[in-house]
Amino acid sequence: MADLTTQFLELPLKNPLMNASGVWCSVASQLEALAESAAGAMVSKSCTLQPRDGNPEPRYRVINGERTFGSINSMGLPNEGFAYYLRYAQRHDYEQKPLFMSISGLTLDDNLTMVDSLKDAVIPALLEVNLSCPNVPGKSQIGYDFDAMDTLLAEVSSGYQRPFGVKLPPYFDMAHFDEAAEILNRYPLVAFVTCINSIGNALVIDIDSETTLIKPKDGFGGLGGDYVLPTALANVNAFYRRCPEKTIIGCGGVKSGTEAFLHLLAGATLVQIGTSLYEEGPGIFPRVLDELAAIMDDKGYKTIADFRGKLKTIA
Ligand SMILES: O=C1NC(=O)NC(C(=O)O)N1
Repeated sequence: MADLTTQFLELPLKNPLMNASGVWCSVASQLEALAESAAGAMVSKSCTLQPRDGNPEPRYRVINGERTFGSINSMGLPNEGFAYYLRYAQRHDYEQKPLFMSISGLTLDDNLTMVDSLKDAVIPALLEVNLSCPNVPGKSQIGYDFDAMDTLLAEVSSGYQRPFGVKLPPYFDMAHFDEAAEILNRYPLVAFVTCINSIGNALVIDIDSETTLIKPKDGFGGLGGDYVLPTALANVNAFYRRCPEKTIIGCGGVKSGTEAFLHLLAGATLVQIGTSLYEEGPGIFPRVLDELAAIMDDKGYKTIADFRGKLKTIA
């Protein structure tokens, strides 16, 4: 039987699966359900310094044809505010599983204020700085502004003085992979990179009503699910190749053991589940783990180390 245990920054984990930030992690009851679930780790909703209502509804929709192809969302960072998630992080049982805390400050100062408070809290929560929310009207994604990303990483590194990670938007150009990786590699405290956030500003239209599916931003929102898997795998592998000192967390298009296996093969150490977790709930974790173990058994892999990052290319 395949061994699904793994490590993340020397932390032992029961398995490589976790939620994607924003899904099943906005309030304490959801966080407690994740803590009790079969997930190997978990992350809280990207928070802002103050609580936010987020964008008007409808702001999340699955995209269905003869089956569900994915999701579109423009939540707009609805969250209970940093202090709420810090309080949860202070009572989390870290022996049960690692907890990541995601922050997405509306300004550099807000990010630095949250980073300082998290540092002063002296808890083993892992910091994931979200550089890629596409849904706050009027705010562009820091991950697409390389100067702003450089400045933020410099400021967080000097303020936090401990290993942390970043949640990146998808990139679609080799020069952008190169430039983003070159910036990340200047910051040794950036210990992990989570690829990808949703593919921003897609537009899904209902043909019967001739109307957008979601309300905010004239229907423009972040795409998740099957649609984003090839882009997610490309970003995982691009940063795996370019940032050998850093750990990659894969996110995007995971709905079964197959996609989890592909993310690991492409170089991910952990694998996050978003859209499918939103639709299926935390019961997805044991299902995907069983499917992953079956694939490993079929292929004769005993541990994740036997195949992780060993994607073959055609000579
Ligand atoms: O970073 C984010 N990515 C998304 O796709 N949606 C959420 C949000 O809108 O809050 N944030």
